[in-house]
Amino acid sequence: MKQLPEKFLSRMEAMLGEEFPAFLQSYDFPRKFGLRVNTNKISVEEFLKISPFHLEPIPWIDNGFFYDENDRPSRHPYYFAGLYYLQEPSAMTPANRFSVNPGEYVLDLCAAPGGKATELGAKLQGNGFLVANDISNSRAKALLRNLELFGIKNSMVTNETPAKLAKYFPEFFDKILVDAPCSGEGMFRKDPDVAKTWDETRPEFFGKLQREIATQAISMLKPGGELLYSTCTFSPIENEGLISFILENFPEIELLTLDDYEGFTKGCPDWGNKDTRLKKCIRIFPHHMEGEGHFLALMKKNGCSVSSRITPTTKPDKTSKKLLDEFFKNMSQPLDFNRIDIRNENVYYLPEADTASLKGIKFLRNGLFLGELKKNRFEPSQPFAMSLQMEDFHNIVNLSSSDERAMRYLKGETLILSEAEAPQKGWHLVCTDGFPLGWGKIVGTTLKNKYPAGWRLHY
Ligand SMILES: C[S@@+](CC[C@H](N)C(=O)[O-])C[C@H]1O[C@@H](n2cnc3c(N)ncnc32)[C@H](O)[C@@H]1O
Repeated sequence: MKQLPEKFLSRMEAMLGEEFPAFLQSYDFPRKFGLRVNTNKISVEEFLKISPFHLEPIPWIDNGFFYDENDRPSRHPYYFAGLYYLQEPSAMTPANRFSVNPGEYVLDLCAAPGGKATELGAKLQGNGFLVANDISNSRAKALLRNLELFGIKNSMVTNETPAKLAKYFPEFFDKILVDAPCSGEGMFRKDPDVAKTWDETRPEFFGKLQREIATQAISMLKPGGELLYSTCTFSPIENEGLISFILENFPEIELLTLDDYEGFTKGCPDWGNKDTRLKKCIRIFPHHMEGEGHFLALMKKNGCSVSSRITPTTKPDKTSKKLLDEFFKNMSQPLDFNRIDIRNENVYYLPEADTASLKGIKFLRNGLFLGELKKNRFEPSQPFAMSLQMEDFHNIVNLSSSDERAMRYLKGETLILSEAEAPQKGWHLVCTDGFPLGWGKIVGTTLKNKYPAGWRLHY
């Protein structure tokens, strides 16, 4: 059995009573690996037709599958086409159970590295606005990369404290996910190092932090909006205790019922302030289902909804417009020039939301980075390629995922094409089995590789 902190075990024994032996035994079972299909790019049915992996449905997640670790899906071209995210199965639950609809304004307040933000973004299907925030700059960079890989274009990645964000977004969002920093007790099996750094003061420390974060989140939620709070820990103070704090201090907040699954366990009122409404929370225990420990609570802010909608942004000048037109004539869908924003030669496609008043906020990205204006030309970006469907661009090089050139492209190599594959010169969208991987430029029958250095494979 894995080495687990004694004080953690004695508290769990007191919490679980006769279930404790089964809970302990679950640490002898291997962890499960999960793959979640990016429905922003492909339907589950279509993905299953082309998937080369051994997959088994995760029964409580409609687009989630257990995979066999030996299949190594992180090394397949489809991973680089952003067709899926690899995520521990329980960790898929909060974004899965959160009803997010196209057109809504959504905040993921503690979002890095993006396991849940990628799913929330996929649910928006290109309509609405996702703000994905993390307080850590290095983690926010990983978050940006994952959202780019997923092709989420209507998003903003910020690197702020919740208090600062709250100043900019009062009662702004329809949906807010707080996947809170926590003592991580649910991750001891998946990641034994978390157990090594745990001590009994951690739940108290995180409980205080979570109360601050939740308070700011509630202030950013529109009346009528919904808040989903989740952790990957078992400690009462960070779960039912935190929800008790919210119910006691924010009378406008109501607890809602989450879509059930037979393996879920109801929240326990005795682990909070004894309010029976706490039964609406969900606990995931590893001895009841094939996933690590988690906690979820869905809440609604009562009151009337106010609108906070769109205003136009700055427009490109004549020269830039000409260069952009030159490139975008190869797109099947015209761009909305009202949403183009140019900063220091960098061209962005802004989300359909009023972000004009956000001066002073620290963000890594606002909207989709389309590319750079160079002297006499426009160079498209990698995130732009990832946001496209193959049909969106006229000039295509489509390589089979079993063609060794697909992996060579991902390593940054120049490729030689047949004449039939290279009827046109210039910018081409390089795809694998119809899914964009990045850009290349054809000269004769040579494909110059434009896959960015920082994205390339090194094995
Ligand atoms: C549980 S992790 C989030 C995981 C992420 N939602 C996912 O699914 O990939 C919690 C995150 O909260 C961030 N964090 C820590 N303190 C914070 C604070 N005071 N405000 C906002 N975020 C914070 C951490 O940097 C960390 O990335």
